[in-house]
Amino acid sequence: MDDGLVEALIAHPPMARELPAFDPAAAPAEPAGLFVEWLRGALAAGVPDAQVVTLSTVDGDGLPDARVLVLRDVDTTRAGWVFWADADSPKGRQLAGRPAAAMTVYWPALGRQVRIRGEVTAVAAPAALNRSPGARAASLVGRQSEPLASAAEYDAAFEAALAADPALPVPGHTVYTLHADSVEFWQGDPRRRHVRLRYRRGADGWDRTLLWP
Ligand SMILES: Cc1cc2nc3c(=O)[nH]c(=O)nc-3n(C[C@H](O)[C@H](O)[C@H](O)COP(=O)(O)O)c2cc1C
Repeated sequence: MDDGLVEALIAHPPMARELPAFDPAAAPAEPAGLFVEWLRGALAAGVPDAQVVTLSTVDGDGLPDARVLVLRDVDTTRAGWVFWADADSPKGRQLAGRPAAAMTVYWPALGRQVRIRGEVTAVAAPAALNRSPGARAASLVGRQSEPLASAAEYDAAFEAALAADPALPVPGHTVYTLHADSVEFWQGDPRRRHVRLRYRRGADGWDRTLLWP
């Protein structure tokens, strides 16, 4: 137990500020457009790293795993959430074994959470994918999440990768798309009158349901 932690948390309650209203009756018929509207709202409100999301996967033992990564695009026509990762990383191997995931994002300034679940597809990233030299070098180094003996070992590998021909594709670098079956929008309220709206993919489009908060 950490002395005073409970009191410090109570002194800083979450969502104790004015938050936007969300009228589910005015929500669009499909979720991806609403997600983009909320994401743009978070960017406009100055939420730092508003495109950083949590991706949860399942490992070979059926146990959950999660990490944050950068959301790269949203396909509003087919309700696809796009991210990039190394196929040879733990998450890449987990997605190969069980190609399904949950994505979660919370934008504190707006008190808004979105939860997305569905199947995941993968295609090898083209060499021309728009990336900074540093990001490209970090991917080329590879071995993500393996134990590292020293910082110097990484620095040497990173410098060598920076010198590599940028026209060559990065092995393992992969564009993943999470195809949503379910998307839930959660609007927090400082008085705890939260609003939840869940979209589920049905045979003829999206079903919308209000959920008890
Ligand atoms: C702000 C932030 C952005 C990140 N973006 C990515 C990303 O776009 N792709 C990625 O593979 N890892 C990204 N990471 C690193 C992951 O969180 C994770 O540490 C790494 O991918 C290894 O995960 P794994 O062992 O589950 O495969 C990011 C981390 C942070 C803190």
